[in-house]
Amino acid sequence: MLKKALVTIEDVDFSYNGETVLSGINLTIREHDFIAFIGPNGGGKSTLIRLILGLIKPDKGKIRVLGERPGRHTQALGYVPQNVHINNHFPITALDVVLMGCLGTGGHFGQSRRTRKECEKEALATLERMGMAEHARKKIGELSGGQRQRVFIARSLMTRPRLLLLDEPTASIDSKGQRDFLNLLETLNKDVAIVVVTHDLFSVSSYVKSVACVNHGLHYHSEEEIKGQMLETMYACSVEDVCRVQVLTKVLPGAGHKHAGGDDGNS
Ligand SMILES: Nc1ncnc2c1ncn2[C@@H]1O[C@H](COP(=O)(O)OP(=O)(O)OP(=O)(O)O)[C@@H](O)[C@H]1O
Repeated sequence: MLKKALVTIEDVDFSYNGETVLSGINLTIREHDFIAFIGPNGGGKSTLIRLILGLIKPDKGKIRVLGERPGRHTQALGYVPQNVHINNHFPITALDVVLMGCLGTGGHFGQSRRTRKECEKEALATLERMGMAEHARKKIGELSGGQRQRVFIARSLMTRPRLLLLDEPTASIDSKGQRDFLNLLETLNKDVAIVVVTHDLFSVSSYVKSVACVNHGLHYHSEEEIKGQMLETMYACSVEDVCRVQVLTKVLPGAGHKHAGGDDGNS
């Protein structure tokens, strides 16, 4: 049986100042999905994330988040942007950053209906879940790029989202750190659907369940295709410059011609 749809995108076009960036986009993100958005620079990956968040509106087509217009269910979506700039000298601890995720629009801790004490308990538990318990009281500027990334994800988890949107979360992490981080995401994925924007399909391919190649249009590859039949369609959407096709040939043998789509609404 198909899992519940969290986000549906139907025939969406989007342009900045009259310049088309995305065209004819169809995608359904379901509970427990773990999708990689891949594609070349400027292909429209971050724009697609912004559309899902409701930060920008499509020129044409329909987007629904839990059945409603984007922006209605802000708590259901956890978002960590591509570059989180933070002043290294700002006197704020990792725990303080995570606690910010508890702040509701109706006042301090109001929307979440949790007291500060309850929030602090949950923030500490979330940091522990992210392998960051020992760093909770450290200043955010004292943490490494990878550790900070975990703190920002912990913050986004404080609203108990159904879907996490992570824009290039592994960009500043070394390969060992990336594996640990992806293992962590795999664990989180038991409770929350995840979209991860990445240029490194090779690193994520054994973790994600499907791949959406975003290059003005969108090609969707299901779990079965990642295991064997996606190279041809990857060439079709011109991502060979960002995907290590030589390496993928070894990891993902048996490239074929099948395009995904059909009954799950993705194409
Ligand atoms: N605010 C903006 N105003 C005008 N054009 C924009 C804006 N943001 C992005 N663009 C353009 O839209 C296109 C898609 O950008 P987007 O950031 O979505 O791509 P991306 O796939 O995330 O790229 P990258 O992999 O380099 O991060 C690019 O041509 C970019 O220059």
